[in-house]
Amino acid sequence: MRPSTARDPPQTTAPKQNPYPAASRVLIVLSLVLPVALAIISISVAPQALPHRLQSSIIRISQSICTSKRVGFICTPGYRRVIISRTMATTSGLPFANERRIAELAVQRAAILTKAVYNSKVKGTVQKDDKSPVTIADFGAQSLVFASLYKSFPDDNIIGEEDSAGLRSNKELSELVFKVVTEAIYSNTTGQSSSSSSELGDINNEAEMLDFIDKGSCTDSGKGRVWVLDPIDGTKGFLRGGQYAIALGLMVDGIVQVGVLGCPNLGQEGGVLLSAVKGQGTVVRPLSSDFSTLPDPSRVTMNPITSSSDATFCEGVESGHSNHDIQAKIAKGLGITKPSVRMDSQAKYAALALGQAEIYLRLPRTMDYEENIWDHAAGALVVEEAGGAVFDMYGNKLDFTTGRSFKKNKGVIVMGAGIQEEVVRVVSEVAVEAYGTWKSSL
Ligand SMILES: Nc1ncnc2c1ncn2[C@@H]1O[C@H](COP(=O)(O)O)[C@@H](O)[C@H]1OP(=O)(O)O
Repeated sequence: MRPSTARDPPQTTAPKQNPYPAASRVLIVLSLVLPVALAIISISVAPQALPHRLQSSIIRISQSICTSKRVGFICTPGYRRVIISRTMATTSGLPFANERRIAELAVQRAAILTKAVYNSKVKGTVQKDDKSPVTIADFGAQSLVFASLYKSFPDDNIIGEEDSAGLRSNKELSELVFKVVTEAIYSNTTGQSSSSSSELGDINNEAEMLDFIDKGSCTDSGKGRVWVLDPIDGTKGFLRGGQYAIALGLMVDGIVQVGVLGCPNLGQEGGVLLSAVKGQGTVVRPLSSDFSTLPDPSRVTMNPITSSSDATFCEGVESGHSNHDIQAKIAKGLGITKPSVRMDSQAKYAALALGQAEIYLRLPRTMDYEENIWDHAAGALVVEEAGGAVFDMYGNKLDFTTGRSFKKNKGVIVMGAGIQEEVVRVVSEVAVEAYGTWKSSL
């Protein structure tokens, strides 16, 4: 062995062995960096390739950052709006984004028509076979919405409340409907006459209008893509000067995926337009009187109450449409002391989503009445996506697969998530006591 010299390096202890070999270290770094890099690339390049839930979360997070009192103060309101609409635009590849937009525009154009008739003396009211009223606005709105759906989604099926039989046997009424339809297609707040038809579909003559009205005769609600429309929900409210709604939903295999409610007499001057997509939340915007633009949206969530006794409860105005006595008994059982808010149409669903009430009760007058699916499809999704829950009076989920009306449900109850258990329990107890148990024959 060579003796050590002054030039030899000093003796040190042996260097510590790194517990991770080089290959493992590369793997660890990659496993930390890669997901982040991939997420950034996917969000900016191909958001539509992200899983549905992740896309929704991105929208939710960015919206809540922008609207949060703690963080949102760093942006001006204008900049916040830009961030929200950019996130929405970046994620416009979200499922049903196009369906939602076309449905919103179609309902908005129909609302322009219904508002014109609402403000006019001539409403062309006639009675249907079931003795309920229908007006030129019901027919006109249905034809406009169906023209829009046909233009963008020609292969989809449609269920609509009205048909054209009453118009085909009444030429004068039919001409009146075509007049308001034409005015709505050419209405424009900018003062210039321009047609809304390029994207939303045109109606060139009366015969075409009647054919569009009849496109809503589908009877099978459980298979494939089916749109569901109530062109004026709450026609009695519309005629009385109360609330009414244009309600449009899209179901896929019997599950409501898109819901849009136009409520011209709710909230602000000119009304509000609410829309929801399953798993993506509910938003509200003003109803524009310009058919081509959708004003900026804001997210809505129901009031987070945890005790039913704090709830404001709402019900229909018409005592023939739901049992006010039994509903009052339920409210008492829940400890509610405030009087009910009475309101026509699916505007009640909208009011709950907007935090104006927390419970909506609709118990039948007689057990033979079957609720029509167009009276609930859009509203139910709007409430569920705002954080609420919808059941029948026995606590069952609504089943939209049974054709044009509910065959497996009786009555409808709507509430916030925090009071769901209590409301379902009290309503079911009262329902069994008042109506007995009920089993669908299906
Ligand atoms: N006997 C009834 N029970 C429950 N709802 C009814 C009854 N008759 C009509 N309706 C529906 O009530 C809806 C209005 O609800 P509200 O009273 O909450 O404003 C109308 O669209 C109408 O449905 P439709 O016109 O589809 O037959």
